[in-house]
This record gives sequence, C-alpha cells and structure tokens, in this order.
Amino acid sequence: MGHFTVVDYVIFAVLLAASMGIGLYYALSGGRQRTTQEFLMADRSMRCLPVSLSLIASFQSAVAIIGVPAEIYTHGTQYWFIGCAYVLGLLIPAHVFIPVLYRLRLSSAYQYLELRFSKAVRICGTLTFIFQMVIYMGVCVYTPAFALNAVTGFELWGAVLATGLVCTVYTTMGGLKAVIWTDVFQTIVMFAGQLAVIVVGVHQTGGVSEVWRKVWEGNRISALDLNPDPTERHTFWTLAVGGVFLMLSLYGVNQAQVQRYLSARTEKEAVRSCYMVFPSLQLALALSCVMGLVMFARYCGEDPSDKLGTSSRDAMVIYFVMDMLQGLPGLPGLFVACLFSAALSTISSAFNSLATVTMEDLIKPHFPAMSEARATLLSKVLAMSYGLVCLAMAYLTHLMGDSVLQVALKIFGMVGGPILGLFCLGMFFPWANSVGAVTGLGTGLSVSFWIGIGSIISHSSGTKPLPPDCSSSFLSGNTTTVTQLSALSNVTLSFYSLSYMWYSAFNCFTVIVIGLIISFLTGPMKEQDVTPGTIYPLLGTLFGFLPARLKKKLCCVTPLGQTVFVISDN
Ligand SMILES: O=C(O)CCCC[C@@H]1SC[C@@H]2NC(=O)N[C@@H]21
Ligand code: NA
Repeated sequence: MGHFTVVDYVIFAVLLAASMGIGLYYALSGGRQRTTQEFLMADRSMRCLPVSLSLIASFQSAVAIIGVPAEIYTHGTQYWFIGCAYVLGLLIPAHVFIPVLYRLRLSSAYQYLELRFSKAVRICGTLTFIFQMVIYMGVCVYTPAFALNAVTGFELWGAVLATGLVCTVYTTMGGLKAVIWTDVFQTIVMFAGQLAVIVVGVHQTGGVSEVWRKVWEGNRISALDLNPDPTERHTFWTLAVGGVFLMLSLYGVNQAQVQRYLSARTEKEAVRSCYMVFPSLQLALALSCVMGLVMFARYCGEDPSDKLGTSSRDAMVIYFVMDMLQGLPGLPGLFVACLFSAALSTISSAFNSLATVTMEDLIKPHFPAMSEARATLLSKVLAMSYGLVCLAMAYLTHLMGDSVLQVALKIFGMVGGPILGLFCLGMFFPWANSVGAVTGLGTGLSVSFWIGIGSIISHSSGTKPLPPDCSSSFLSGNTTTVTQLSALSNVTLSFYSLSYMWYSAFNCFTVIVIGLIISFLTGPMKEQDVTPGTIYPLLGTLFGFLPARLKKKLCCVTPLGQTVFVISDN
C-alpha cells in the first residue's frame, strides 16, 4: 500500500530542516537566547498574529488531524458541535484569565497560585501540569509515527526519534521565539496538507454533490442531539457545554497558552491574539470534519480491518490519504509533513512550557542566587531531558488502546479539569485558602482518576458506532434500535459511564466545591489578606449594571487592580 517516492521523503526532510533552520536563526540572532527572559518569554515582545497561530498549534496536533476524521467517519458529525464551545471557550480566557495573569507579569501560570494561596499550592499545580503534559506529549509523538507505520511501513521508531530529536534541538537552541515562529510555519503546512487531501479526495470520489449524497444517505450528518443524558458520549450538551470547560482548561490556564499570552508585548495584543484564535480553530475543526466525511463517502463506512489488519479507525485515515494521494508525487510527502508539523508544533510548545515551569516554579525558588547563564543552560538541559521522557511516554501510549482523540481529550479532562478548578477557586472565591486549595485539587484528581480508570476498565465507551452502510433505507430503521438498546443499558447510570466530555466540568466543580468547604471549615480568608490583583471580581462583573454603592456592599471585592504587580522573577 502507498509507498513513498523520493520526492515525499525530500518534502518531509525539508520540513524538518526548515524547522531546524528557524531554531538556529533564533539561537544566533537577537539576544542569542542568553537570558531566561528571552529563552522562556521571547522578551515579551511578540505581536498578536504569530502568537495566535502559535496558540492554535499548541493543541492541534496529529491527534486532531487523524482522530477527528476517524471520529466523524465512525459516529457522524456530532463532534462538530464542539465548535460552539469555542465562543465562550475563548471569550472567558480573553476577558477573565488574561487580564488577571497578564497584569501580574508572571513567567509561569503557577506563580499565580503562590501569590493567591501558598508555595505548596504552586508546587502542586506545577507537578499536576507536568504530569498532564508529559502524557499528552507521549500521545502526540506516538500518533503520527504509529499511524504511518501501520499503513505505509514508514519506519516507526525512526520517525519518533527524528521528530523528538529535531524538536528537542530547535526548542533547546531557539527558545520560545523559535517555538512560536516554527509553530507559525508548521500551522500553515498543517492547513495546506489537510486542504490538499480534501480537494483530491472530493475530486476522486466524484465531486461535491456525490460526496454529499453518500454522506447524507450514510446518515453521517448528525442532527442536533439535545439528549440531556450525561452518559451519552457526544451530544450538543457534552460538546458545546462540556467543551467550554475543556477549552478553559487549555486556553485559559494551561502554561503552554499562558506563556504565549505573557510573551505578547501588551495585554491588548494578548487579548487580540486570543480573539484571532477563533477563526483559525473553526477552520481547523472544519477541515478535519470534512476530511472525515470525504473518507466516509469514499469507503461508505466499511470496516478497515480486512484491508489494514487493524480495526483502528485512526490508521484508516492514513490509509485513505495514501489511497487518495498515491500517484501524485509529493502529495503523500506533503501530508506526512502536515502530520509531523502538527505533532512538532505541539511537542515543542509542551517542551518549552515544561522547561519554563520547572525552572520558574521548581528550581529558581530554591536557587535564587543562580546566575542567568547557568539558569539558561539549565533550561536547555531540561528541554532536552523532557524530550527523552516524552519518547518513553510514546511507548506507554501504545498500551492505551482507545482512539487517540479520545485518549487526548480524556487526559485534558482528567488532569486539566482539576487545574482549571484550582485557578477558578483562586480567582472567583476570595474566601478560598491554601488548605482548601490543596485538598480540593487532591480530591479532584482522585475522583477524576477513579472515574477515568473506571471507565476504561468497565469499557463503557458510550454510544456504539453507527452501523456502516451507504443505503439510507437500511439505516433509518436500525439506528433507533441501537439508541433504544444504549438507553436501556445506561438505565443503571453508573458513575463510570459519564461522558468523558464532562470530565473537565465535573472535575473543575469538584475542586471548587471541596476547596470552598475545606476553606470555610479551616477559616476562610479575609479580603484584605488576599494579594491584590489575584481576584477577578466575578460578582462585580456579573452585577455590573448595579450602582457602585450597592455593588460594593454586595460583592465586597475591589475591582480588578490596574496596578502592575511585579514579582521578582529573576
Ligand atoms: O489535537 C490534539 O492534540 C488534541 C485534540 C484536540 C484538543 C482540543 S479539542 C478542542 C480544542 N480545539 C483544538 O483544536 N484543540 C483543542
Ligand atoms: Na500542533
């Protein structure tokens, strides 16, 4: 099946070389990455366009490129409703999280936790973040290599090593500036590759109207599913509401994104970059969903196992691409470049953010006298070591089974959700104290792993795949039976069958509720004890229309300070 011509390997090599070149350029230009301000924060000099493209790149990896088409092929376009979550999922970060975090002029998002709570809370937040990103990085490295190997015999561990090493090198040499500018380049390659596959795919499947007919008859255009059942895997509610919390955990408080907001030259640039993410994210979602539809029109839902020897729909996407692009020299190479661009841009963001928080949150506080040169060198060593750890995590992904998209979304829900809860507890509830914060986080993580692991063990993955076929008559009767069956089986609404799209929201609330209860039991904080600038006047904003006198009495929280609160971060 689909072998690579020399042209394809050349294109793949050009991508790696270009990324390396950008890394080298930033290692030898500007301040030559001699200070942590430049290496980790890009001198806080970035404009909104590169920042916004880099924000997309951080959490749009090969997992989405492969996983979303597989999702659409198997379950229909219900997943597309996650696009509705991008509205609040970006507005809240732009108007709540960025103002608070930017005005504190932090380097690491978790410095906020020390300011608002205590050093212990900061350490817990940092370690949780590291845990989340290391596993997620493993998924991101493994996905493209595994998928390509499954279909094209592309050397698996050779690709993983090449990706990991190239990425480690340019991240280590060029710092955040290199990571942001390679992200810009890689995001463009990513969009180009997906577009090429769609154009060729539609053409080879008989044109738009033919694709639409097959997809419509194949029952792949999902209606608005307003089923309130929280165990239903994908409904409008789990995607558009549960998805908002998923977005907040990524675009509101995740270090990889916060670091990009903080690298913007002004707060306005940071907010603008957040707004600019919206259209690009919708485009990315649309491209991957359409690719899934074209793939369905091509194969009409037949099971890939006979062709591929694996029933993995993820591998099927690569099979489809190679099937479409073979005989068009250079295009398979372009798609491979697209796949690895998506992976590289996510992994480099993860490396850099991991090195930043390790330096800022775990090392610098214990070695305040460390020289700039040594601190920068150490940051580079850290980026390198995280690269090696992620290769090991790539193997662990091999064992996770599940579709890669589901694995990634579960990780964000299980670990990102509690971190989001911790920040919300700090920003919106002045009474919350450190003991409450730590207990809340601990409880949130334990409950989240209890559900997450429970769901894997009990194999309750919710909705069964829609029965495959293109003839509408066969499908119309049958689907209701499947729905009735799944409704019956869920009548014992067991804890484990909660849709993974609710993990972020559920875990976030667990942390907030437990955090508040423990805070009130151990003596809530008084407003005057809270560090200025760390509270977002939630009530004040919600009741913005009230007269100031009444507002002051009601929400007893001073408005968000305009003062620039500088922490000695070096
Ligand atoms: O592609 C990945 O690496 C992770 C899968 C997508 C993560 C979430 S889904 C909602 C939001 N939109 C994106 O493009 N990424 C995040
Ligand atoms: Na990416």
